[in-house]
Amino acid sequence: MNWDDTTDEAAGAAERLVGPAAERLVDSGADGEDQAVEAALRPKDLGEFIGQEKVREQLDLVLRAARARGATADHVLLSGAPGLGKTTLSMIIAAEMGAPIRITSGPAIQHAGDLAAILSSLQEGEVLFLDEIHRMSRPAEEMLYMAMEDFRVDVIVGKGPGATAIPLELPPFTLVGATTRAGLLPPPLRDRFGFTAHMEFYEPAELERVVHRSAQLLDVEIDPRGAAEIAGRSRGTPRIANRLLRRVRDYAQVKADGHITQDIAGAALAVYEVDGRGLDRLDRAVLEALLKLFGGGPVGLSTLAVAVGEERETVEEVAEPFLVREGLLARTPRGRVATPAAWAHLGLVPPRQAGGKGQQDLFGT
Ligand SMILES: Nc1ncnc2c1ncn2[C@@H]1O[C@H](COP(=O)(O)OP(=O)(O)OP(=O)(O)O)[C@@H](O)[C@H]1O
Repeated sequence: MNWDDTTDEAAGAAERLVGPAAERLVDSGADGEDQAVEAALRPKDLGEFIGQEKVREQLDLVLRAARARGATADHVLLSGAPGLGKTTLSMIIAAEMGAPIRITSGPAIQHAGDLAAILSSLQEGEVLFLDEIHRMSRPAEEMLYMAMEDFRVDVIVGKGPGATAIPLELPPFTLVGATTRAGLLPPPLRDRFGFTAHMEFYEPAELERVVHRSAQLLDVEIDPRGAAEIAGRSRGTPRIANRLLRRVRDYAQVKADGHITQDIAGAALAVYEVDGRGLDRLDRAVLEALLKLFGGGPVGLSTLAVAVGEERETVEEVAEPFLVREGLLARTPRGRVATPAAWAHLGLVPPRQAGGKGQQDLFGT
């Protein structure tokens, strides 16, 4: 049975969301506290950067070869979810090239003139980090094509028939573009990057190393099981691992002697309602509604959102991507459906399917 006929498409990025989603401990975007602490926790060179082996190996070759030629490195496009280390890598690229870095973002460049001002003030070899490059305005994007390829821009002076294009030579520079959605980049822009890397979510063992490294920098004592406990709840994302570590550190200081063990980490994260698999209150509310109110689905997105008292966009863009990635929820043409793993995770038993098309058909169980 279909509970409503809402069809849906995961559209729009979580970064646009305000309200509860932005305040979650397991949100992968950076909050004010993160920004302050992240500077201290960022790896400074490729050797310190944990995980992403292929990306590191390839980038190392690109940078070494450019250095050996005495040339500016090729333009680099980094794609991947928030908090996986794109900004960190761009800073490493600049450091490895011994070059300064300028940081800006797509939404900050609304007019071609904004971009022309930045480009014309770059020094030779400088790295320009353009975050959320998919959100740049169209005229700026077109100016960027020429700047990337020919190190030149045409500055338009005047309006209408009297307008003239004045060519402006630029020093060679390296553009590092970052995007959460490589598929949204127009092919002419994508094609102008000499090196493109997709950043994957991190394995638990890699996140353990992130936690140990950050704990050392923050002067926090942690044992291996404590680090594993935090890593396992960090949703494959170093930023979340670092944030959970800080909250567990608080708990360890207040409730114990400051040393983080597995029990302390588990108890601290229970206080913050982050469960053993990294699901928080919102994720579990969505799953619980799906299982307990709708028998595991299929149920339409709007109905599910009303049931948990959240906006449709919050459920779709904030909770669902992780639930889908974890194999707990499936988006089917007939609506949202819980997987057998979802029943197991919440310790519930799926109802017997009474003939017809039920979950057994959808999952072959
Ligand atoms: N490979 C890594 N090794 C160690 N720490 C890392 C790694 N990647 C990311 N981090 C840590 O995670 C934090 C977030 O990384 P960063 O800001 O580079 O992510 P991002 O992908 O640029 O996120 P956004 O898309 O939101 O800008 C940084 O403080 C950094 O310390």
